[in-house]
Amino acid sequence: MLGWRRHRFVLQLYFHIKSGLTNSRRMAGSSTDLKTQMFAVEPNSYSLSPFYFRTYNCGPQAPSMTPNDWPMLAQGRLSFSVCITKGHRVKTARLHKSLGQQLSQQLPGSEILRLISYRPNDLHGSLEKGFFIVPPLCCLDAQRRLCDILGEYRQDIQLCSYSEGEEPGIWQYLWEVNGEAKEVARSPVLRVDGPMSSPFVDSIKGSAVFYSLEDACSILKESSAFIPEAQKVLASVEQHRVLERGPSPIIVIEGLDATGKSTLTESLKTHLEAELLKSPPDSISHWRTIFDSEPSLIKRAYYAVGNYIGATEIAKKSKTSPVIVDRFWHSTAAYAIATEMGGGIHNLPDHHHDVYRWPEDLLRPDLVILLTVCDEERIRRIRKRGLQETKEEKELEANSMFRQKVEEVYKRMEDPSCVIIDASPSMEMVLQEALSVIKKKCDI
Ligand SMILES: Nc1ncnc2c1ncn2[C@@H]1O[C@H](COP(=O)(O)OP(=O)(O)O)[C@@H](O)[C@H]1O
Ligand SMILES: Nc1ccn([C@@H]2O[C@H](COP(=O)(O)OP(=O)(O)O)[C@@H](O)[C@H]2O)c(=O)n1
Repeated sequence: MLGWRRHRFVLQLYFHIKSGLTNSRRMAGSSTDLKTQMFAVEPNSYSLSPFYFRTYNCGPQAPSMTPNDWPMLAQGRLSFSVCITKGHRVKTARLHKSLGQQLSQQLPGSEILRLISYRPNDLHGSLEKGFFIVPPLCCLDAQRRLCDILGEYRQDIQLCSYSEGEEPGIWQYLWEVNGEAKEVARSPVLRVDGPMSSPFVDSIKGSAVFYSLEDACSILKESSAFIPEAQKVLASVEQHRVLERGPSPIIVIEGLDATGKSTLTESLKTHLEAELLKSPPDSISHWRTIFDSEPSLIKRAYYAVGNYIGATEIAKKSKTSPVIVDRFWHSTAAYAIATEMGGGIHNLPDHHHDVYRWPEDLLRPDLVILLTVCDEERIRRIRKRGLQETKEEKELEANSMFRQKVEEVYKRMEDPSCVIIDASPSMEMVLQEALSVIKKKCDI
């Protein structure tokens, strides 16, 4: 137990290390050429920022790092990176998910951190996802255990270890995993400052948030070989031709689980004699559990496409009556961005970043209302309702920071942005407030 606490402390130290300490060494690293392979690791803690490192060729000016720069390697310790090498993106995403699950199950006590490797001049072309693994101090056979797990993935992974070398500095050792691990290359590594534009943000565009129907459909097409339901969802897109919308207002109600969306949408339906629709629509919502268990690439593509399928029905109904929609694009984007971006709120893309924009080809509602309630009240409502929660909703309940991140992303969404309503008062008061906002913003 003591060892584990100490290990966490060392790891925190590693993330917190002040740039002043390493400035002279980092200077050499900050002239990173754009073709260099960079590594970025996301800490598990919400208060910390990602750290970056790269390999370099030895030379007379080569700076040398010590465990003061990488304190997690103090006392002769080892850490590891495993990257899934680039390939068919759906297959790669599924491998990444199953490897992540195996690592957490079979290396108890290890820190399993998210890692990406990329070249700054070609982020999307070179991006590989993986894990940075820090075994506990007491685990002496970590490499052997890791190799046992990696055996079945050996064609698709790149395994590296990090430690102090015989020569000065911290070294990266590249291993070939084939029954047992064989060292095939080594190079010194250097911690560097993070780039201006976070590669984690850039990597979610097109892999967790899709800004066109075509992009999202292409993932489902590629998934069809593994998931028959993906083909059925695509067939549903084809049945739904995009229609011109009608003159009646389209109002979306958003918010975390149990903020009162269903309650409010039902009341609005009655008061406004409106049609009530939801996203994903009924025609594909019975496949949700299948897609929810897939990697985010596939799961988010399913929800994104669901919005487009739903949009056809919304457009059609708006010809004859107001339409109330229970969750739409903002939900799809907010949950995806909050899940994919590690760390706390400070790690989210800045306000006005283009990840918060509405897809050009998706029907735009006239008004989006975001319901908010404090954590305690929301959890009281979940317990009172007692319905089955999705895995993600359970995580939301357990993890207040994640909840805050989702809500913060909702608030940063633009064009249309959300009108926030405090949903803590009684149902009647929330309804009256919503009706007043609708009256002000929509022609009703
Ligand atoms: N304004 C409110 N005050 C108290 N309880 C509410 C209020 N609005 C909804 N509830 C209750 O909270 C629970 C969750 O509401 P629900 O409408 O199902 O939320 P959501 O659709 O956002 O998940 C339900 O049991 C509902 O009766
Ligand atoms: N338009 C939508 C709707 C839901 N979702 C996903 O579905 C989850 C919530 O759906 P839900 O049906 O459990 O929510 P409630 O309507 O129960 O509040 C979110 O966590 C999102 O991941 C989405 O991505 N896009």
